[in-house]
Amino acid sequence: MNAQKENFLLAVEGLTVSFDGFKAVDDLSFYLDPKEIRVIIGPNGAGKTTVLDLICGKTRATAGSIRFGGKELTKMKEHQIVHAGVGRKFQNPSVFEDLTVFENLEVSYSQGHTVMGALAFKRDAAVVEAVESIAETIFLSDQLNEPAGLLSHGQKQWLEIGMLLIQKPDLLMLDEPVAGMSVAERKKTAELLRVITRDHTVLVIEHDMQFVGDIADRVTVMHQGKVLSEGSIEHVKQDPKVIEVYLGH
Ligand SMILES: Nc1ncnc2c1ncn2[C@@H]1O[C@H](COP(=O)(O)OP(=O)(O)OP(=O)(O)O)[C@@H](O)[C@H]1O
Repeated sequence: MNAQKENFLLAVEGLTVSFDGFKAVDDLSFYLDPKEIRVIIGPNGAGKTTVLDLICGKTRATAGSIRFGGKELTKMKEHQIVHAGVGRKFQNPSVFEDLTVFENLEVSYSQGHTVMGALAFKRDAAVVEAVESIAETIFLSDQLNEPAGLLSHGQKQWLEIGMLLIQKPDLLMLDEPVAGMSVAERKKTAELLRVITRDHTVLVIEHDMQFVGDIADRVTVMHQGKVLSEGSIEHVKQDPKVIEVYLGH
């Protein structure tokens, strides 16, 4: 194995999954650098969501490897992968509507930490500090005591990102984070992702090309389970193969 490849945060190599003989992901390889923000784009059915399902252990690979910080994820269970530092947000927000913003973040914090009774007081102070800091990052400082059910769709998306962030994952995976958001909310989400990548690597699936251009370091274009093109947004936008199967439609 190429020694240089050990510097990647995530190395996906030869990844394949067959559903009844249909290869949804087919010999796929890509590499993420630490603190990079990568966007996967591609037509419907290209296999984008399945890639995230494979990385987080929801779907088992038929072949190939996913190495993350020296660990082989294809052999691990979902909760072990979360514990190893991979956070995944699905397309629809799944916050606890009856709990306040504070409580939603608090619950997530406790999931990411070992509870030690003897340190209860210190832990409480640490929780409050972590919750307040994350709330500020996700633009929800003024809503801390509101039930999450009263938030706008966009604010719920941010809260769910915050619920992942508070568990301090090294890799954050987001499936269409700006779907259903207003233009103003999309701009703020781009801002949020730029702040997040100071400390985390982010892998995003997105269709909104304006948003992709605003956030991506590099773009991977998928088609029929394979990488069709990869590079800067300018590079992939001008690639005739990408125009033919995706952008030209
Ligand atoms: N569990 C499964 N069993 C059978 N087929 C599946 C399964 N999961 C995904 N597929 C198929 O694999 C293909 C890729 O699906 P996937 O959802 O990954 O595409 P996508 O690129 O995310 O598309 P979209 O942009 O529409 O979300 C599709 O044809 C889908 O029907």
